[in-house]
Amino acid sequence: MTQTKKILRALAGETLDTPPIWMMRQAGRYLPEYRATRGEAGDFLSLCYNSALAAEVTLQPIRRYGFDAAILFADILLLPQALGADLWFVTGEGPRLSTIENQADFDKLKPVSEIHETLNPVYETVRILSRELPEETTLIGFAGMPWTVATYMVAGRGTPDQGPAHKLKDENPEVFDQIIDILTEGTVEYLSKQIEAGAEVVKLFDSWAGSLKGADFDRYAVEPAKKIIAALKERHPDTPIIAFPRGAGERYVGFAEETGADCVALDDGVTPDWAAANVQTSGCVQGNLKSSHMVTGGQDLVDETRKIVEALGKGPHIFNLGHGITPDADPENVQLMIDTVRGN
Ligand SMILES: Cc1c2[nH]c(c1CCC(=O)O)Cc1[nH]c(c(CCC(=O)O)c1C)Cc1[nH]c(c(CCC(=O)O)c1C)Cc1[nH]c(c(C)c1CCC(=O)O)C2
Repeated sequence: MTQTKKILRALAGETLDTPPIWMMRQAGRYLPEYRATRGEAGDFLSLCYNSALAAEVTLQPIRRYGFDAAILFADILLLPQALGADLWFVTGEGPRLSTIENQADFDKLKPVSEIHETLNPVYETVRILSRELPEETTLIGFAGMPWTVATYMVAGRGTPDQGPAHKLKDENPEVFDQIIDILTEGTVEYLSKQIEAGAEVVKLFDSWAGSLKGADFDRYAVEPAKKIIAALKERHPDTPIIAFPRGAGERYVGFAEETGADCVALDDGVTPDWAAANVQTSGCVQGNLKSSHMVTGGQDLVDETRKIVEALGKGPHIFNLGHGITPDADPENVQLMIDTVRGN
C-alpha cells in the first residue's frame, strides 16, 4: 500500500523534501494547556488513566503546532504498575516504586495475562485518538525497554548511574533475568494491544541503554529488542518500529539490522554527519536536536536545526529532539524549530 502520511513514508525508507517532525514529550509541562488539563485530572497518574483527558493532552501539541505525529500520552512505568509494583510520583522529584531486591520480591508480581486489567484505559486513549486525530497525523504508541524499566523496578526510583540494577544483574542474575523476561513478554502484549487499538507506529524507549557496556549491551539492550521486535513483526508485520537506545554511541552502528527496528532514534551525543555516514546507511533515523535549544532559542537553534536537516536530508529522516523537551522550554522556540525545518 502506498503511504500518504509523511512519517510512514520516512519509516518505509523514503527520502522526503522536508522531514516530518514531532517531539519527544511534546505533551508536557512547558505547555500552559497541558498544565491546565493535568490540574483538572488531579495528578500525573490520574491523567494517564483518564482516557478522555489523556487523549486531550495528546491532541494539544497537534492543534498548536501541527506536528506530523502524535505520541500516546502515558508512561513507561505503567507496565510495572500493571504487573503489581506500587507506583507514585513525587512532585518535583520523579517516580517512586516498590523495589525488587530478591526472588521473594519478584514472586509478588502478577502474571503478564493480568496487565490489561490495569492498562485498558490506555488502549481506550488510543481508540479515541485514532478517531480524533487529523488524517495526516500518525499515531505513535510506545513502551519502555526491559533494561530501562528494570532500572526503576529494582531501585524504586530514577538513579544517576542505574547502580542498583547493575548490582542485581551482576550479583543475582537469576532474579534479574526473570525481571527482564517478564518485561519482554509484557511489552509484547502491551504494544500488541496498542496496535490493535489503532497505534500506527510503536517506539521502544531504552533511555538508560548507554550504561550497558560490551556484552551487557548485547544481552540487555540488543537481545530484548530483537525478541520484542520479532514477536511484534510476527503479529503486526505492517507496523513500523522505532528503537531508541539512548546513549548507545558507537553501538548505534548496526543497531537497526541487529534488532530488526525500522528506525533508530538518535540522542544528541552523536553528530548528524556521523549518523548520516554510519547509521542512516541502514535506513530511517530520527533526531537529534539538543533539547536545551527549546529553552535558549535564537540563532543557535536555527543553525543547529538547519545542520541536522542538511546532514540527514539525503536519506530517510524524521526530525526530533535528542531527548524529551523540558518544562522550562519556551513554546515559541518550538514554533521557531518547526518553521526552520519546514522552511517557512
Ligand atoms: C524514563 C522515562 C519515563 N517515562 C518515559 C521515559 C522514557 C523517555 C525518557 O527518557 O524521557 C516516557 C514518557 N513519559 C511521558 C511520555 C508521553 C509521551 C510524550 O509526550 O513523549 C513518554 C513517551 C509522559 C511524562 N512522564 C512524566 C511526565 C511529567 C509528569 C508531570 O506532568 O508532572 C510526562 C509528561 C514523568 C516521568 N516519567 C518518567 C520519569 C523519570 C518522570 C519524571 C521526570 C519528569 O518529571 O520529567 C519515566
